[in-house]
Amino acid sequence: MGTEGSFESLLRWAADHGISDSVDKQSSHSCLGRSLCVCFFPDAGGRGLGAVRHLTKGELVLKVPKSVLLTTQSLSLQDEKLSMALKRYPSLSSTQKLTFCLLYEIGKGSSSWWFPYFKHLPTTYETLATFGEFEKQALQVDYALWEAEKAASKSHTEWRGVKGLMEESNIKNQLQTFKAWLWASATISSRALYVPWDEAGCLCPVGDLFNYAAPEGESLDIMDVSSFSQHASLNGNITTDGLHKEEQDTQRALTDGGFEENVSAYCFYARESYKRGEQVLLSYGTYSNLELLQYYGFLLQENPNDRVFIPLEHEIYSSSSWPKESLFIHQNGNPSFALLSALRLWATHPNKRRGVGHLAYAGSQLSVKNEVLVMQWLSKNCHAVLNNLPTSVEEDNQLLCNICKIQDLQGPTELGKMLLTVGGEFCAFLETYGLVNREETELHLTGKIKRSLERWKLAVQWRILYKKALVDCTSYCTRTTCSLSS
Ligand SMILES: C[S@@+](CC[C@H](N)C(=O)[O-])C[C@H]1O[C@@H](n2cnc3c(N)ncnc32)[C@H](O)[C@@H]1O
Repeated sequence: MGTEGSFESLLRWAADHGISDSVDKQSSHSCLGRSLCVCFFPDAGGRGLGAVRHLTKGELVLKVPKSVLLTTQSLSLQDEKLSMALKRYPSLSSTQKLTFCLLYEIGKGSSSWWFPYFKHLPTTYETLATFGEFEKQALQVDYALWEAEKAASKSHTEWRGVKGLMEESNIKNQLQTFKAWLWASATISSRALYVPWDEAGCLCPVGDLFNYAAPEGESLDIMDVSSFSQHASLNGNITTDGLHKEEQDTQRALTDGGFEENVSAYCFYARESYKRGEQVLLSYGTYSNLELLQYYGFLLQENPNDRVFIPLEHEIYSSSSWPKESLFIHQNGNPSFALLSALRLWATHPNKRRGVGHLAYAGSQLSVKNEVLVMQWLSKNCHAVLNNLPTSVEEDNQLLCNICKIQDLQGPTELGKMLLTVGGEFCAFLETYGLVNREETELHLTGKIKRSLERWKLAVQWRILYKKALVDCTSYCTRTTCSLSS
């Protein structure tokens, strides 16, 4: 069941340094085997951790001592030169520091204490910041494109801010490039865990092999904590600045692991009971699909916390006090609590809004006429958005199917045949990657093209889910209107 063979050196190193999946004393050849093992789950995150026996909900399944956590602090304590260099750049953000520290430490090669851990880090990522122009455009929806632009330009600005420090520290030229920076920031973004002493979090060997499951239970809707917080790290959208006490408690309840001062270790607990062989998952926090793409480079076909947005007129925002981020449509097509409430108020005459405000904010319908107006407006606008997008859900599904087929192709002959049959957006892709008018012998998918196909696929999957939510929202509106008129 496990794929531990290639991990042997990492798991031995981890055991030697006190990482353990058991409360009993562990044999020294592996830190796993009593509760967990490394496995491959093709449909849910690839490499991950599986249960080697029945695990009971709430049970401690992995413990990683503080001494093994890679943080800016732990690296600086080991390396006086690094510590002095960082002091000369006090204005860098904690994430810039940790990203730099990771590259600096990797530059030490096999003499780094963390070398056995580094060897198993992914070589590429699919986070939004890594999307090229073609893949960004494939998202089609303005605000998603905007997020992708922002992510890339933020990475660029952060990299420029660290250039001086990189040059002074004499790290290898190839580790000073933007490409290396993107890799390191995606490593931090997708793998760092929250620690209370550093906003950037920590890298946690073995603990970062848990794949993600969205927090179960009701989607928090109005109290959706992720819209109040910034991404800081895995296992909790942890920047809690500005959160009220209740919101912080809600956040904590969403997590199933954390750093524990009393044992000075990162402890992970089973979020539910697992049968032997099942994948043990961790909730990193509450994320929409666009956020999952942005920080982690994947999305969920079924995400109870997904939120899709449509353009709203200024008057809709101004007629209520709901924050913009709360006015969204759920993945199942239902408008959010706040969106319904805001639309009900907006559809009320301005002179009458004060009088019915308490009802609207409590989530009540204001009148049949008002509700019908709201449904008509919502349905009309979902249709308008869908009609303005360049392709339909059906076309996107066909495209996705073709991308998957191309990803599965074996040789240039098959690829040549396939390329003759596909059209539309594929032509643009082929042109972007210079695959047009090639001799068959030259037709092969390079690593770069394969990575682009993967990102393109994610963009198409994202826009399909976006469009499906709007289609379902129009059905919701029709159903509601019908039930009101009957
Ligand atoms: C903390 S790592 C988890 C271990 C990772 N699979 C590995 O091989 O190292 C987080 C990354 O795993 C992948 N991942 C985690 N959960 C996933 C899921 N439910 N579906 C798809 N990919 C997932 C994403 O690439 C994400 O950035």
